Amino acid sequence: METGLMTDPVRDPVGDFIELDGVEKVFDVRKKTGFLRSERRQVRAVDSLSFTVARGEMVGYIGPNGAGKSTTIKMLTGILTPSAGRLRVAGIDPSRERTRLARRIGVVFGQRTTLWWDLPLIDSYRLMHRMYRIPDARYRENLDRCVELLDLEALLDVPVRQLSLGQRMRGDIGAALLHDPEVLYLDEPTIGLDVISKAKVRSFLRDLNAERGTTVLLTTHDLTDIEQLCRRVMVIDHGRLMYDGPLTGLHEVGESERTLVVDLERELPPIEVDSARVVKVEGPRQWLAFPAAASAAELVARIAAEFPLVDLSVREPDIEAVISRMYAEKALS
Ligand SMILES: Nc1ncnc2c1ncn2[C@@H]1O[C@H](COP(=O)(O)OP(=O)(O)OP(=O)(O)O)[C@@H](O)[C@H]1O
Repeated sequence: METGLMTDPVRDPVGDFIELDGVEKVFDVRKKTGFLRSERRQVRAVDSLSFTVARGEMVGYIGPNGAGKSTTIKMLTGILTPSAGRLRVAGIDPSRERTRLARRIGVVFGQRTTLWWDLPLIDSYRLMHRMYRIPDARYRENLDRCVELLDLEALLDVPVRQLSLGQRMRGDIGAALLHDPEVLYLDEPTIGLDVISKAKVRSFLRDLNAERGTTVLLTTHDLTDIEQLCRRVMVIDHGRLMYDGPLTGLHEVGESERTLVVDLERELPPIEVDSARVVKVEGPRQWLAFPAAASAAELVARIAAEFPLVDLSVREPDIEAVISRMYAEKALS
Protein backbone atom coordinates (compact mmCIF):
# COMPACT_ATOMS: atom_id res chain seq x y z
CA MET A 1 0.00 0.00 0.00
CA GLU A 2 1.67 3.14 -1.18
CA THR A 3 0.33 5.41 1.51
CA GLY A 4 0.61 2.90 4.36
CA LEU A 5 3.62 4.77 5.55
CA MET A 6 4.08 3.46 9.06
CA THR A 7 6.88 0.94 8.98
CA ASP A 8 6.58 -2.10 11.14
CA PRO A 9 9.95 -3.83 11.13
CA VAL A 10 8.31 -7.01 12.43
CA ARG A 11 5.73 -7.35 9.66
CA ASP A 12 7.75 -5.63 7.00
CA PRO A 13 10.63 -7.84 5.92
CA VAL A 14 13.94 -6.11 6.39
CA GLY A 15 15.26 -5.45 2.93
CA ASP A 16 17.30 -2.92 1.06
CA PHE A 17 15.30 0.23 1.15
CA ILE A 18 17.86 2.45 -0.52
CA GLU A 19 19.95 0.92 -3.30
CA LEU A 20 22.73 2.54 -5.30
CA ASP A 21 24.69 0.61 -7.88
CA GLY A 22 27.54 2.33 -9.71
CA VAL A 23 25.87 5.73 -9.42
CA GLU A 24 27.65 8.70 -10.97
CA LYS A 25 26.88 12.37 -11.24
CA VAL A 26 28.90 14.56 -13.54
CA PHE A 27 28.29 18.30 -13.76
CA ASP A 28 29.24 20.37 -16.78
CA VAL A 29 30.77 23.58 -15.51
CA ARG A 30 31.71 26.66 -17.54
CA LYS A 31 34.69 28.55 -16.22
CA LYS A 32 35.54 32.04 -17.44
CA THR A 33 39.12 32.09 -18.69
CA GLY A 34 39.20 35.55 -20.30
CA PHE A 35 37.06 38.52 -21.30
CA LEU A 36 34.94 36.61 -23.79
CA ARG A 37 36.36 33.18 -23.34
CA SER A 38 35.22 30.35 -21.17
CA GLU A 39 36.25 26.77 -20.76
CA ARG A 40 34.01 23.75 -20.27
CA ARG A 41 34.98 21.43 -17.50
CA GLN A 42 33.41 18.36 -15.97
CA VAL A 43 33.07 17.89 -12.23
CA ARG A 44 32.56 14.30 -11.15
CA ALA A 45 30.63 14.93 -7.92
CA VAL A 46 29.68 11.29 -7.37
CA ASP A 47 31.77 8.47 -8.77
CA SER A 48 30.86 4.73 -8.98
CA LEU A 49 28.91 4.88 -5.76
CA SER A 50 27.34 1.63 -4.58
CA PHE A 51 25.69 0.97 -1.23
CA THR A 52 22.44 -0.24 0.26
CA VAL A 53 20.56 0.85 3.35
CA ALA A 54 18.04 -1.49 4.96
CA ARG A 55 14.70 -0.42 6.33
CA GLY A 56 14.96 1.02 9.80
CA GLU A 57 18.70 1.70 9.63
CA MET A 58 20.11 4.99 10.82
CA VAL A 59 23.25 5.70 8.84
CA GLY A 60 25.75 8.54 9.04
CA TYR A 61 26.96 9.90 5.71
CA ILE A 62 30.05 11.98 6.20
CA GLY A 63 32.93 13.49 4.27
CA PRO A 64 34.80 16.75 3.76
CA ASN A 65 33.34 19.79 1.95
CA GLY A 66 32.62 19.08 -1.67
CA ALA A 67 32.79 15.28 -1.18
CA GLY A 68 29.44 14.67 -2.88
CA LYS A 69 27.09 14.24 0.09
CA SER A 70 24.45 16.79 -0.94
CA THR A 71 24.59 15.58 -4.54
CA THR A 72 23.85 12.05 -3.33
CA ILE A 73 20.90 13.25 -1.26
CA LYS A 74 19.57 15.30 -4.16
CA MET A 75 19.69 12.19 -6.37
CA LEU A 76 17.91 10.19 -3.65
CA THR A 77 15.06 12.71 -3.62
CA GLY A 78 14.86 12.92 -7.42
CA ILE A 79 15.93 16.59 -7.61
CA LEU A 80 18.98 15.48 -9.62
CA THR A 81 19.18 12.66 -12.15
CA PRO A 82 22.26 10.39 -12.01
CA SER A 83 24.55 10.54 -15.05
CA ALA A 84 25.03 6.76 -14.79
CA GLY A 85 24.20 3.80 -12.57
CA ARG A 86 21.08 2.52 -10.88
CA LEU A 87 19.35 4.11 -7.93
CA ARG A 88 16.17 3.01 -6.13
CA VAL A 89 14.38 4.17 -3.01
CA ALA A 90 11.53 1.91 -1.87
CA GLY A 91 11.74 0.32 -5.31
CA ILE A 92 11.13 3.70 -7.00
CA ASP A 93 13.47 5.44 -9.43
CA PRO A 94 13.52 8.89 -7.75
CA SER A 95 14.13 11.07 -10.80
CA ARG A 96 11.42 9.32 -12.85
CA GLU A 97 8.75 9.28 -10.16
CA ARG A 98 9.65 12.18 -7.97
CA THR A 99 6.09 13.02 -6.92
CA ARG A 100 5.21 9.45 -6.00
CA LEU A 101 8.42 9.19 -3.99
CA ALA A 102 7.83 12.54 -2.27
CA ARG A 103 4.97 11.00 -0.29
CA ARG A 104 7.30 8.43 1.19
CA ILE A 105 10.37 10.51 2.03
CA GLY A 106 11.10 13.45 4.29
CA VAL A 107 13.98 15.85 3.71
CA VAL A 108 15.59 18.43 5.96
CA PHE A 109 18.32 20.64 4.56
CA GLY A 110 19.81 22.32 7.62
CA GLN A 111 20.92 25.41 5.77
CA ARG A 112 17.60 26.03 4.04
CA THR A 113 14.03 25.99 5.23
CA THR A 114 11.00 24.44 3.60
CA LEU A 115 8.75 26.63 5.74
CA TRP A 116 7.03 29.80 4.52
CA TRP A 117 9.14 32.60 5.93
CA ASP A 118 6.38 35.13 6.57
CA LEU A 119 3.72 32.75 7.85
CA PRO A 120 3.24 31.39 11.34
CA LEU A 121 4.62 27.86 11.65
CA ILE A 122 1.15 26.31 11.89
CA ASP A 123 0.16 27.83 8.53
CA SER A 124 3.12 26.11 6.85
CA TYR A 125 1.95 22.85 8.38
CA ARG A 126 -1.62 23.44 7.15
CA LEU A 127 -0.32 24.07 3.65
CA MET A 128 1.68 20.83 3.77
CA HIS A 129 -1.40 18.99 4.98
CA ARG A 130 -3.13 20.05 1.74
CA MET A 131 -0.10 19.70 -0.55
CA TYR A 132 0.69 16.15 0.51
CA ARG A 133 -3.03 15.30 0.79
CA ILE A 134 -2.42 13.84 4.23
CA PRO A 135 -5.60 12.24 5.62
CA ASP A 136 -7.00 14.49 8.40
CA ALA A 137 -6.71 11.96 11.21
CA ARG A 138 -3.10 11.12 10.33
CA TYR A 139 -2.18 14.80 10.04
CA ARG A 140 -3.67 15.53 13.49
CA GLU A 141 -1.91 12.59 15.06
CA ASN A 142 1.47 13.43 13.52
CA LEU A 143 1.13 17.11 14.29
CA ASP A 144 0.30 16.42 17.95
CA ARG A 145 3.24 14.06 18.22
CA CYS A 146 5.71 16.49 16.65
CA VAL A 147 4.40 19.39 18.72
CA GLU A 148 4.86 17.39 21.89
CA LEU A 149 8.21 15.78 21.17
CA LEU A 150 9.81 18.72 19.41
CA ASP A 151 8.45 21.20 21.93
CA LEU A 152 6.65 23.31 19.31
CA GLU A 153 3.49 24.43 21.17
CA ALA A 154 4.67 27.95 21.92
CA LEU A 155 6.04 28.38 18.40
CA LEU A 156 3.03 27.47 16.27
CA ASP A 157 1.68 31.02 15.97
CA VAL A 158 5.07 32.66 15.48
CA PRO A 159 6.09 33.70 11.93
CA VAL A 160 9.00 31.54 10.84
CA ARG A 161 11.25 34.57 10.29
CA GLN A 162 11.07 35.28 14.03
CA LEU A 163 12.18 31.81 15.12
CA SER A 164 15.70 31.17 16.36
CA LEU A 165 17.80 28.76 14.31
CA GLY A 166 17.19 25.90 16.75
CA GLN A 167 13.44 26.57 16.85
CA ARG A 168 13.30 26.79 13.07
CA MET A 169 15.19 23.52 12.74
CA ARG A 170 12.71 21.77 15.03
CA GLY A 171 9.92 23.32 12.95
CA ASP A 172 11.53 22.00 9.76
CA ILE A 173 11.94 18.50 11.17
CA GLY A 174 8.26 18.56 12.17
CA ALA A 175 7.33 19.65 8.64
CA ALA A 176 9.31 16.77 7.13
CA LEU A 177 7.45 14.25 9.27
CA LEU A 178 3.80 15.35 8.95
CA HIS A 179 3.20 12.85 6.15
CA ASP A 180 4.82 9.97 8.04
CA PRO A 181 7.75 9.35 5.69
CA GLU A 182 9.42 5.96 5.70
CA VAL A 183 12.81 7.51 5.16
CA LEU A 184 14.22 10.79 6.37
CA TYR A 185 17.23 12.49 4.77
CA LEU A 186 18.86 14.97 7.07
CA ASP A 187 21.51 17.29 5.70
CA GLU A 188 23.32 18.99 8.59
CA PRO A 189 20.33 19.00 10.97
CA THR A 190 22.30 20.36 13.93
CA ILE A 191 24.38 22.99 12.12
CA GLY A 192 24.61 26.21 14.12
CA LEU A 193 22.47 24.91 16.98
CA ASP A 194 23.32 25.40 20.65
CA VAL A 195 24.06 22.40 22.84
CA ILE A 196 20.52 22.12 24.23
CA SER A 197 18.85 22.32 20.83
CA LYS A 198 21.27 19.71 19.47
CA ALA A 199 20.41 17.36 22.33
CA LYS A 200 16.68 17.83 21.68
CA VAL A 201 17.02 17.11 17.97
CA ARG A 202 19.17 14.03 18.58
CA SER A 203 16.86 12.60 21.18
CA PHE A 204 13.86 13.15 18.89
CA LEU A 205 15.58 11.36 16.01
CA ARG A 206 16.60 8.45 18.22
CA ASP A 207 12.99 7.99 19.39
CA LEU A 208 11.62 8.35 15.87
CA ASN A 209 13.91 5.63 14.60
CA ALA A 210 13.26 3.32 17.56
CA GLU A 211 9.49 3.75 17.69
CA ARG A 212 8.54 4.09 14.06
CA GLY A 213 11.39 2.29 12.36
CA THR A 214 12.00 5.32 10.15
CA THR A 215 15.10 4.85 7.99
CA VAL A 216 17.44 7.80 8.48
CA LEU A 217 20.35 8.98 6.35
CA LEU A 218 22.22 11.65 8.20
CA THR A 219 24.79 14.03 6.78
CA THR A 220 26.68 16.07 9.31
CA HIS A 221 29.97 17.71 10.15
CA ASP A 222 29.28 17.17 13.84
CA LEU A 223 30.63 13.74 14.66
CA THR A 224 28.81 13.71 17.99
CA ASP A 225 25.60 13.40 15.94
CA ILE A 226 27.02 10.22 14.44
CA GLU A 227 28.44 8.92 17.70
CA GLN A 228 25.10 9.32 19.43
CA LEU A 229 22.79 8.20 16.64
CA CYS A 230 24.36 5.88 14.11
CA ARG A 231 25.82 2.42 14.41
CA ARG A 232 26.89 2.54 10.79
CA VAL A 233 28.78 5.29 9.05
CA MET A 234 29.73 5.79 5.42
CA VAL A 235 32.63 8.07 4.58
CA ILE A 236 32.67 9.64 1.13
CA ASP A 237 35.48 11.62 -0.46
CA HIS A 238 35.79 12.86 -4.06
CA GLY A 239 32.45 11.20 -4.74
CA ARG A 240 33.71 7.74 -3.76
CA LEU A 241 32.89 5.56 -0.80
CA MET A 242 36.00 5.26 1.35
CA TYR A 243 34.59 3.47 4.38
CA ASP A 244 31.35 1.72 5.29
CA GLY A 245 31.03 0.14 8.71
CA PRO A 246 30.72 0.80 12.41
CA LEU A 247 32.01 4.07 13.76
CA THR A 248 34.46 2.22 15.99
CA GLY A 249 36.04 0.61 12.92
CA LEU A 250 37.22 4.00 11.76
CA HIS A 251 39.88 3.93 14.45
CA GLU A 252 41.50 0.90 12.84
CA VAL A 253 41.23 2.29 9.35
CA GLY A 254 42.78 5.55 10.49
CA GLU A 255 45.58 3.74 12.38
CA SER A 256 44.91 6.06 15.22
CA GLU A 257 46.63 6.55 18.52
CA ARG A 258 45.45 6.56 22.10
CA THR A 259 46.82 8.87 24.71
CA LEU A 260 48.11 7.88 28.12
CA VAL A 261 48.03 10.76 30.60
CA VAL A 262 50.33 10.25 33.59
CA ASP A 263 50.67 12.29 36.77
CA LEU A 264 54.14 11.97 38.27
CA GLU A 265 55.21 12.87 41.79
CA ARG A 266 57.16 15.83 40.47
CA GLU A 267 58.11 17.65 37.30
CA LEU A 268 60.46 15.46 35.24
CA PRO A 269 61.99 15.54 31.75
CA PRO A 270 59.83 13.88 29.06
CA ILE A 271 59.59 10.14 29.72
CA GLU A 272 61.55 7.99 27.30
CA VAL A 273 59.91 4.68 26.62
CA ASP A 274 59.62 2.35 23.61
CA SER A 275 56.34 2.36 21.66
CA ALA A 276 55.13 5.71 23.00
CA ARG A 277 56.15 9.32 22.62
CA VAL A 278 55.53 12.31 24.82
CA VAL A 279 53.33 14.83 23.03
CA LYS A 280 52.78 17.32 25.86
CA VAL A 281 54.20 18.17 29.30
CA GLU A 282 52.55 20.40 31.89
CA GLY A 283 54.32 20.41 35.27
CA PRO A 284 54.22 16.86 36.67
CA ARG A 285 51.63 15.77 34.04
CA GLN A 286 52.73 14.18 30.76
CA TRP A 287 50.74 13.02 27.71
CA LEU A 288 52.07 10.00 25.79
CA ALA A 289 50.68 8.94 22.41
CA PHE A 290 50.78 5.21 21.63
CA PRO A 291 49.25 3.00 18.87
CA ALA A 292 45.54 2.39 19.53
CA ALA A 293 45.97 -1.35 19.04
CA ALA A 294 48.85 -1.65 21.58
CA SER A 295 48.29 -2.71 25.20
CA ALA A 296 47.89 0.22 27.59
CA ALA A 297 48.53 -2.10 30.56
CA GLU A 298 52.03 -3.03 29.32
CA LEU A 299 52.93 0.59 28.75
CA VAL A 300 51.66 1.58 32.20
CA ALA A 301 53.61 -1.27 33.82
CA ARG A 302 56.81 -0.17 32.11
CA ILE A 303 56.38 3.46 33.16
CA ALA A 304 55.37 2.52 36.72
CA ALA A 305 58.55 0.42 37.08
CA GLU A 306 60.82 3.37 36.24
CA PHE A 307 58.99 6.56 37.20
CA PRO A 308 57.20 7.86 40.32
CA LEU A 309 53.63 7.41 39.05
CA VAL A 310 50.80 8.96 41.09
CA ASP A 311 47.81 8.70 38.74
CA LEU A 312 46.95 7.91 35.12
CA SER A 313 44.16 7.84 32.56
CA VAL A 314 43.83 6.57 28.99
CA ARG A 315 42.10 8.69 26.34
CA GLU A 316 40.48 7.05 23.35
CA PRO A 317 41.24 8.47 19.92
CA ASP A 318 39.23 11.42 18.81
CA ILE A 319 37.09 10.36 15.86
CA GLU A 320 37.44 13.76 14.29
CA ALA A 321 41.23 13.44 14.32
CA VAL A 322 40.98 9.93 12.85
CA ILE A 323 38.85 11.14 9.97
CA SER A 324 41.05 14.12 9.18
CA ARG A 325 44.03 11.77 9.15
CA MET A 326 42.17 9.46 6.73
CA TYR A 327 41.56 12.38 4.40
CA ALA A 328 45.14 13.56 4.70
CA GLU A 329 46.52 10.07 3.94
CA LYS A 330 44.20 9.78 0.93
CA ALA A 331 45.35 13.15 -0.37
CA LEU A 332 48.99 12.07 -0.14
CA SER A 333 48.50 8.66 -1.75
N1 LIG B 1 24.93 22.18 -9.57
C1 LIG B 1 26.24 21.99 -9.61
N2 LIG B 1 26.97 22.39 -10.68
C2 LIG B 1 28.30 22.19 -10.73
N3 LIG B 1 29.01 21.59 -9.76
C3 LIG B 1 28.34 21.18 -8.67
C4 LIG B 1 26.93 21.37 -8.52
N4 LIG B 1 26.55 20.85 -7.32
C5 LIG B 1 27.68 20.38 -6.74
N5 LIG B 1 28.75 20.57 -7.55
C6 LIG B 1 30.14 20.17 -7.27
O1 LIG B 1 30.12 18.78 -6.95
C7 LIG B 1 31.01 18.49 -5.88
C8 LIG B 1 30.26 17.83 -4.73
O2 LIG B 1 29.41 18.81 -4.14
P1 LIG B 1 28.38 18.47 -2.94
O3 LIG B 1 27.60 19.73 -2.67
O4 LIG B 1 27.63 17.24 -3.26
O5 LIG B 1 29.39 18.19 -1.74
P2 LIG B 1 29.09 18.04 -0.18
O6 LIG B 1 29.81 16.79 0.23
O7 LIG B 1 27.64 18.10 0.07
O8 LIG B 1 29.83 19.31 0.40
P3 LIG B 1 29.48 20.25 1.66
O9 LIG B 1 29.89 19.47 2.87
O10 LIG B 1 30.35 21.42 1.43
O11 LIG B 1 28.01 20.56 1.59
C9 LIG B 1 31.69 19.79 -5.53
O12 LIG B 1 32.90 19.87 -6.26
C10 LIG B 1 30.71 20.84 -6.03
O13 LIG B 1 31.38 22.03 -6.37
